Amino acid sequence: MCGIVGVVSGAPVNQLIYDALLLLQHRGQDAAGIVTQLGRKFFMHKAKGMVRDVFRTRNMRGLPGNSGLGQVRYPTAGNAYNEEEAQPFYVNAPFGIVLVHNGNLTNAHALKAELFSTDHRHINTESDSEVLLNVLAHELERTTRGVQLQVDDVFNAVANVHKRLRGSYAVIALLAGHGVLAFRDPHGIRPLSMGRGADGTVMVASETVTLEGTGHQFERHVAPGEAVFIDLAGTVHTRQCAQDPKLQPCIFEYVYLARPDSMLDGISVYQARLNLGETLAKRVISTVPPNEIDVVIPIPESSRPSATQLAHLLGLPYREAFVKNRYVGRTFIMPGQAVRKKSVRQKLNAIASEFRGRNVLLVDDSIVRGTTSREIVQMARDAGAKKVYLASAAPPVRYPNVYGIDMPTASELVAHGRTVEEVREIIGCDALIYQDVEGMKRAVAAAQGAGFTRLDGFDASCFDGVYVTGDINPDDIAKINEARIGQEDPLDETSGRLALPNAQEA
Ligand SMILES: O=P(O)(O)OC[C@H]1O[C@H](OP(=O)(O)OP(=O)(O)O)[C@H](O)[C@@H]1O
Ligand SMILES: NC(=O)CC[C@H](N)C(=O)O
Ligand SMILES: [Mg+2]
Repeated sequence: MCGIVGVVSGAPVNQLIYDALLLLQHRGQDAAGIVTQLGRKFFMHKAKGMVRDVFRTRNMRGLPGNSGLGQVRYPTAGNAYNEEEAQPFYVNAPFGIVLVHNGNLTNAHALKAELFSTDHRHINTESDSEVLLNVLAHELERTTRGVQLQVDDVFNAVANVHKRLRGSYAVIALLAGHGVLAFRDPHGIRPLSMGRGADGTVMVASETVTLEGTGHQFERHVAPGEAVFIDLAGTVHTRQCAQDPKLQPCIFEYVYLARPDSMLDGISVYQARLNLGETLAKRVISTVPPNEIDVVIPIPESSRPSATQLAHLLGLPYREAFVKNRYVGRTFIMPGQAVRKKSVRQKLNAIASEFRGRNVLLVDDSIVRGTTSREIVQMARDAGAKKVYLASAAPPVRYPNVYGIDMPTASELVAHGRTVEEVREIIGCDALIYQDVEGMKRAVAAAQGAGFTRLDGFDASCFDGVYVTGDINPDDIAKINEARIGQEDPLDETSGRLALPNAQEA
């Protein structure tokens, strides 16, 4: 998952896109980029790092114009340390296109070969998003009939793009001199919503928090398979471009990825997390009698809503006994296991008095590699806890994710091929309680609210091994894994310097 935003306005958009990217920072910490358009000319600045580090005043001054787009990147193809894989990507023909992408193509490998041999296009990075841009460019070239681009040409091109791409993609592209195009894969795996400002500015963004936080009124979610074209006058054109669209959004967005104050496809992330806490509470009762638990402690940040609800239902005190260093980013989306492991200790510290002599129930939203839980259980013991129980608001993560979450290999997942008891032993807690898959799906689906129109199910592949695009085989997973090259930064490994994504270059 990455964060993407696109804007058409009657006023300069550089600051607006910057502000939007700050509100999407939790979706990607490794690189950030903005493109604006003045006349037919694009202005781009992109680099590795967090939004605040990438954009200095001088960079902002170099981004004029009333339309543009931006992205924060969490790599799932290629490598976090490659500056040239930062987005947006650019091609000069037809018209001039820049593109940002959230998701992951599962047939990038085959498409790359096809682009070279059939379409005679050159791909210069390992990023699947560059492949996607070139497929779109090729299809736009084919569908544009006259000298001038028509809206129908754009939609016909997207319909062809859907036929060629596999995997997940929420996309925003800027077509030079024409407008902003946004579309979503036919399963709607990654989120995309749109809204409007009082001045007529139209914004498309990964999460509704971005719209709200920049003063835009949420209008609706982009439907799976749908394309939206906003011309430079701000008129919105839409068309369903997929043949059999189904809404099966990634359930991990609700569990961990998205901000709790966002609505994704009309489902409240916050309410989903409360509901997950509620169903988890029932499972806790059947494993550990509540009178054997003295206190419920969340593992900040993402587990808080689930943990509060769970504590409330069990009638137990809720204590924020792990303090989070707010200057350390999210651990899970950092590239490389060594960096992740080190940053758990840098990020969280225990208040010993809340642990000493007590039986504690720690609650996390999910256990993926087990990096956080192993450290945190040990920290609770070091702080003097008598018994340490651990509950996860999500079921065991047992299968690789191929749709834009960086866990392409089964072997790195602590629960892959292991029983709950075996995982408990590895993590070192006295009891381990997991959510079950059906309970999770019901809890999230029950959080429907404003903007909800339909739901055909969820992509819960990392929990149940069912891939909604239906075409994932071990060979694809191996290729996606190969594409995810060089995750560890050797410099950080040997130097031992603080390897936070926003660490300044020496
Ligand atoms: O089992 P693991 O591989 O450690 O992954 C799971 C952990 O990673 C995430 O936290 P993260 O620190 O990324 O973000 P948060 O502050 O939003 O909870 C998630 O909330 C879990 O705590
Ligand atoms: N997480 C994502 O959405 C990643 C986008 C794209 N696959 C990349 O690696 O840059
Ligand atoms: Mg966490």
